[in-house]
Amino acid sequence: MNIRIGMGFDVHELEAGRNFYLGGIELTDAPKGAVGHSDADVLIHALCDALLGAANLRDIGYHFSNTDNRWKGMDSKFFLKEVAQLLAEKNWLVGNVDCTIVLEKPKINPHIEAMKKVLAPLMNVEEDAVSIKATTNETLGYVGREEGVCAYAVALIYKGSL
Ligand SMILES: Nc1ccn([C@@H]2O[C@H](COP(=O)(O)O)[C@@H](O)[C@H]2O)c(=O)n1
Ligand SMILES: C[C@@]1(CO)OP(=O)(O)OP(=O)(O)OC[C@H]1O
Repeated sequence: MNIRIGMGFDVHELEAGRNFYLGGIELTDAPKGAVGHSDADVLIHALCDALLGAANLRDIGYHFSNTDNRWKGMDSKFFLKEVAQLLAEKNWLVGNVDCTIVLEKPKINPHIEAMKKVLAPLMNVEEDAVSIKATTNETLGYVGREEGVCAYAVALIYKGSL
């Protein structure tokens, strides 16, 4: 049996007057949105790095450079689908992923089911294999000051059967 794990982490700055894309959906109840070269979906970026790390395939910026105009404003769901394809080419299947978003506002709990519905098919897994959690940073640091959002992800991948 061939099983690997990987971890991912990403941070994006928050700015008023921007749309906030997170976990493959738009949060329309957010006071600020994330800034990046792409749509700045910090959860998907952390997930991509967890999956790539598990397969020892470098990281998201290695495959999709933030200086490449092709990815400017890109919907990050594209990156996750491509990452899943890179893994599939090496016969890796996704077992499960677990993520934590660190964000003061808005509350993420009401959005989690919608995120899982969007993300699971991009990784060719059931929704039950996608866990998403959230915590505030208790008003401390850049997240606490609502200057940024970050996300952590871990992924288990396997070849053959589990
Ligand atoms: N952006 C967030 C942050 C937190 N939650 C939920 O609230 C719970 C309490 O958060 P604390 O940071 O005070 O521990 C947390 O466990 C989440 O269930 C959220 O939905 N969205
Ligand atoms: C996604 C990419 C590429 O558009 O850019 P950003 O949206 O800036 O995101 P980040 O997580 O900083 O880096 C990864 C980049 O490859």
